[in-house]
Parts: sequence; structure tokens; C-alpha cells
Amino acid sequence: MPDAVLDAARRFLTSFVKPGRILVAVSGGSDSMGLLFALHSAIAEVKNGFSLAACTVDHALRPGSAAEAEAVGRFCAELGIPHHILRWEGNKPRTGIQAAARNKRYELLSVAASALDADCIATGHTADDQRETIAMRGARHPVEGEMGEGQGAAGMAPTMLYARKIWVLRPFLRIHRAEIRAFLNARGIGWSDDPSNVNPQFERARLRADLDASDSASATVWSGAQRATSSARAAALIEERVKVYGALVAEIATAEAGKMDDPDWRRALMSVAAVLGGRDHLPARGTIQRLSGFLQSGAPGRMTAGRVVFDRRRRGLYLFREPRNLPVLSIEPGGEGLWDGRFSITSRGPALTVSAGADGAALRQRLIDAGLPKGAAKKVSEVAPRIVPAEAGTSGGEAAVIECRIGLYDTFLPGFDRIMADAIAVLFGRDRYPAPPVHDVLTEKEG
Ligand SMILES: Nc1ncnc2c1ncn2[C@@H]1O[C@H](COP(=O)(O)OP(=O)(O)OP(=O)(O)O)[C@@H](O)[C@H]1O
Repeated sequence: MPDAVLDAARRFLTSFVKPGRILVAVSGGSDSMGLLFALHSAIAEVKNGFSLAACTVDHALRPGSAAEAEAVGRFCAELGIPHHILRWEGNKPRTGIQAAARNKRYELLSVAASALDADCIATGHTADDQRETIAMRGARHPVEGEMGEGQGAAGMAPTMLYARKIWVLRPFLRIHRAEIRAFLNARGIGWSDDPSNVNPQFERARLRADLDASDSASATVWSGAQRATSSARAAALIEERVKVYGALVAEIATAEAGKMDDPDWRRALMSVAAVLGGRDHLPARGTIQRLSGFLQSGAPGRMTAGRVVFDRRRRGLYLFREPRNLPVLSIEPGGEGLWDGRFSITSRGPALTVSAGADGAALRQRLIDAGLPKGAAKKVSEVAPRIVPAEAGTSGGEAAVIECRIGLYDTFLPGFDRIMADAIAVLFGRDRYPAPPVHDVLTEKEG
């Protein structure tokens, strides 16, 4: 009988650009135990340079969690796979515990991946998880196709870049949990069931119960490929229509800016605005609708949305951070900090103070020389970071390394948005995001 689980593991190995080291994130549940065993078996068949390591995050939230992590360790030892337990130490938040646990889990796993020299992290997300994710996102964002990893009807991407560093791959996204359990049962391999999966306190668990009770085949629409196509188009529109000066202000020809009926352009423009506003997410739907009305009207004027001024002049539309609630940030000697959600600033030595209002006249002149209208250049210089080192005689530029932050993508970048994210990175003077170690839907597009 063909084995879908083993076949998915085999296909996954052949999707790599070159063989590498895979860190499997094993919770001890059936999905990730199945993933680990299937990959172990598939690698034993091909014997061509792949290796495995495994990590279990002990969130230390339930009494049995340490023992479960140790059980995974014993299973790995039997297979000869190095296994590490990563424990979540320190204070835990009282609310939003599942989201906090998830963030911590990825953080711990990415540190382990670099220590273990892994090329990627593999997780056991299944078609059942995908169905739940789509239903959850659909409930939160009834309008399709606007957003990043956290939103949109495309569901979870099979590849996701974490923290600009390490790719998280989900080889079982089309495999059902029941198939994985059958695969494990047939081999006499046990697993542990996480009681929080059925705890109605958590949204995902409630939803799982509802989905189990309904005929939800229609909910499992997989639109990753469409999403990739839309991202590629949005990227092309960004390259064609948007100019950004000094990661501070975007300029768009007025006629182009008004094309808000085009969903790809809408997403492109809103994404650029999110970066300029130092936001991790796009504006809410109602705000986007109001903005669309304003942009389509074509008359000179100004509107503020998502901390960004949309300043329409005869020469064009200018987008920049609104001059309100700009923070003051102190950075320790040699330390780093995020200012206004927009700029990561690392001290080259001295303590720093970062506030708004860059060395006014000089920056203003540079923006004017670059082609910005005088009025816009003045406003933009007022919201630019001003870095003042504690040591006299050093300039802010010499004392610090400054980099623009792209909150939409810098923590979680779904693989199908990579072309779009790269276009934005280039626009804001940054390097492209690292490519995944596997051939994915975008690699095919690029080829
Ligand atoms: N404690 C853990 N230690 C290691 N890996 C884990 C742990 N919990 C989850 N994972 C990994 O994440 C996969 C998905 O798990 P689960 O569905 O419980 O998490 P989730 O919170 O819904 O996922 P995510 O939020 O990451 O999309 C698992 O198959 C496993 O690979």
C-alpha cells in the first residue's frame, strides 16, 4: 500500500536545493513524531548527505511537560538522532499565553538551529492545522487576500522565514493527522496528546471542535499559488511606481496612486505605508476604504492613516510618518534598540539618545536635491531619527548603525510573499531576504 506519510517525507527531501541538516521541532505529539520518524526513514533510504537533529521546547506550562520532552529524547536516542530540550525560563504572561508560547518557541528553535548548524527547521503542521488556520483567519478577516503571515485566506505557507534568519518548513501541510497516526500505529510508535489542544479556553481548540462537528471540506481551499502570483504582481507594481528616499518618504505619481480598485496595488501601497509608519500590520479594512476614497478623488489634500500622512500634491503623492507621538529612546553603550518601530539602531560604542528631527537643514536639503518638494522635505526631516551620542565630538552617523525595519516581514515571512518582501526591502535600502533551502513556488516563478 502506498504510504502518503513516507512519500511526503521523500518528496520533501527531493525539494532541497542541496542536502542539508534538518532540525525537526518535535513536541511529542503525533504530527511531529510522525514527521521525525518519516524523515529518518526517508533519509535512511537515500543516504545522500541529509542529517537530522531534534528539539523539544518545554514551555513549562503544564506539570507533565518535562517528562514528555524527556520521552521524545529517549525516542530520538533509539534512532540515533541528537535531541535537545529547550526550556522556556522566566516569567510567563497571564494573557495571550498561546501566542507568547509560539513566539518563544520560534525564538528558542532558531537559536538552537544556529547552534546546531541546521539549514532549516521542519515542523509537523498538517492539513488539519491548515484547515483550522484558514477558518480562524477567515473569522478575523472576512476579506480575502490583504495580509501577511497572520492574515489572509491563503493559510499557512509551506515555507516561512523566521527573523530573517532561518526557514521553517512544513512538509506535512497536505497530510491529514489520521494518516500520520495510522503510520505511527502501524510501527508501534506512541505519542503524547497535549491537553491544551482540547481546552475550550483556547480559540484553536474551540474551533477544532466546531470543525470536527461540521463538514468542512470547502474550508480547505489552498490558495498559496494565487497568493504567490499576487505577491509577484504587487512587487512589480512597487518597482514600477514607488520611489523611497532615505527609508523616510515614498513618492508615487498621483494617477497611479488612485488605482485602489486593484487589490495587488492596494496591498502594495498599504505595505509601503506600514513600513513608513513603523507598523507590523496593514491598516484595518475600514481605514483602507477611507483611504481609497481619498486617493481616488485625485484632488490635492492630506489624510492620515496608520501613523502615516498621505500628502497629495500636484507633483505626486507623498507618504511619511505623521509628526505625532514620536518617542525618545536611550541606547546603552554598545547596545541596540528599535526606534519608533521604524529603525533598528545599534551603537558602535557610546550610549545614544534617539529622538525625532534629524539634523534638520542638511537632511532637508538632501531630500530637496533628490527631487522632493520643499514643503514635504521639511515635514519628512522632522520625523527622521536624530541620534545623539553621549560622547562629545562623535557624530550620530559614526556612533551608530541604523537599519530600517520591515515589521510586516522581519519576524514571520511567508514563502509566498518573498518576492513582495524583497521588493520592499530593496526600496528601503536593505538586502533581500535569504532564499529558502528548498525549491518553492517562488523559486519556480523566478526560474
Ligand atoms: N513544544 C514544542 N516543541 C517543539 N516543537 C513544537 C512544540 N510545539 C509545537 N511544535 C511544532 O509545531 C508544530 C505545530 O504544533 P501546534 O499545532 O501545536 O502549534 P501551533 O501553535 O498551532 O503552531 P504555530 O502557531 O507554530 O503555527 C508541531 O508539529 C511541531 O513541529
